[in-house]
Amino acid sequence: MSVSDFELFQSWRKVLDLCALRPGQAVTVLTSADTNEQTLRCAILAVRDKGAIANRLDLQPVNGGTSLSRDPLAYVGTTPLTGNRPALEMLKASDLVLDLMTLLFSAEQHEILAAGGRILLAVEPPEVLVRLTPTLEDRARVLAASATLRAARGMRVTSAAGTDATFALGDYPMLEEYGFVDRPGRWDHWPSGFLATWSNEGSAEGTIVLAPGDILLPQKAYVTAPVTLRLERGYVRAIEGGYEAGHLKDYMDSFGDPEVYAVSHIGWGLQKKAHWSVMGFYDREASIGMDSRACAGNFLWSTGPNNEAGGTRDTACHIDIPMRGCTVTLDGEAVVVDGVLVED
Ligand SMILES: O=c1ccc(O)c[nH]1
Repeated sequence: MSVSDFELFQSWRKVLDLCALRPGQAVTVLTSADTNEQTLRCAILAVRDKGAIANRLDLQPVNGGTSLSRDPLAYVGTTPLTGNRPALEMLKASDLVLDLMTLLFSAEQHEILAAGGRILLAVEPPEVLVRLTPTLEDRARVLAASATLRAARGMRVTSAAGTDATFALGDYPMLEEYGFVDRPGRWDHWPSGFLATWSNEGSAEGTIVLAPGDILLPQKAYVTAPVTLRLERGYVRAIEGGYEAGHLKDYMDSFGDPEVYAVSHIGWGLQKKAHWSVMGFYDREASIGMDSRACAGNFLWSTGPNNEAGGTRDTACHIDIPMRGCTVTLDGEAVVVDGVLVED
C-alpha cells in the first residue's frame, strides 16, 4: 500500500543527511519516462528543505524497442546519457545526482564518479524506499564485511542442493551498497544493504544448483525446480533443468553475445530489513527486486558486465541470482552458513 508524501519526504531527508548534503550545494535529479512522480516530488522537497539547489534533468528513454524486459536493469550499458555530452556535463558539475532513471553499468556513470561526483540510485516503489530507509548501522555492517572480503583471495559457495563453486578474488574492488553516498566518487543504491566483488577473470569454477525458491532477476521468478549451471574458466558453460532453465537460456541467447555468460559480481546480502517473500507480492514490473538482492544471508551472484568494477566487459545482459540456503566461505572462513549470516 501507498506511503504519504510526508513519510517519503522524511525518508529523503534522512538519506540526504546521511549523504551530508550541505546548503547551497547543487543537486540534479535525473529522471526519464518511468520515474515515480511521488519519489521525484518528495526528493525535490527534501533537497530544498536542506537549503540545496534542486535541478531536474529529464531525458528521453532508450532501449525500449530493443530490450525484452521493461526492468531498467535488464538491458544495461547504453543509457539516455550515451552520446549526450551536454546532459553528462550538467551531472558532472553537480554535487549530488539523484538517479531516478538508472545509469548502473554505464560508462557515463563512471565518468561522473571519476569527476568526483556522487550518484544515488533510487527507483524502487516509494513504500519500499520508506521501509528500507538506510541507517549508519547498515553502513557499519557492510563495511565490516567488506574488510573481510577485501582481504580474501578465494570464495567457495556450497549448498545442500548441490552447489559447489569457487572463485579467485583480489583483482577487483569491493561493491559496497548501503544506501547513501557519503563521499565524492561514490555510487550507491537506495534501498540496498549487500556486499559484492567480481571474481578474477577466468577463475569461476564448479556447479551452481538453483533450488526451488531461489530467484532470477530481472525475470522476478522464484525457480520451482532445480536449475544447474556449470561454471568453467569464469563463464557459465551449460544451463541444465526444466522450463525455467530453458527460459533463462533463451533470454540470455537473445542478446547474441557470448559475453552474457561471464560471471559478474558475487557476494552476499546484509540487509536485515529486507525479506525474501517481498517479490512474491509485487507485480513483475512494479519493483526491480531489491529485497531479494539485499536480504541478509543470501548468496547473490550474477552474470554479464564487469565495467562497473573497471573491467572492459560491457555486455547489455545482466542477470542477478540471489540464492537461499548457501554456505559462503572466504579463505575457509564462513560468512554465511546455510543461508544465515555469521554474526560477530
Ligand atoms: O544495486 C544493485 C542492483 C543490481 C546489481 O546488479 C547490482 N547492484
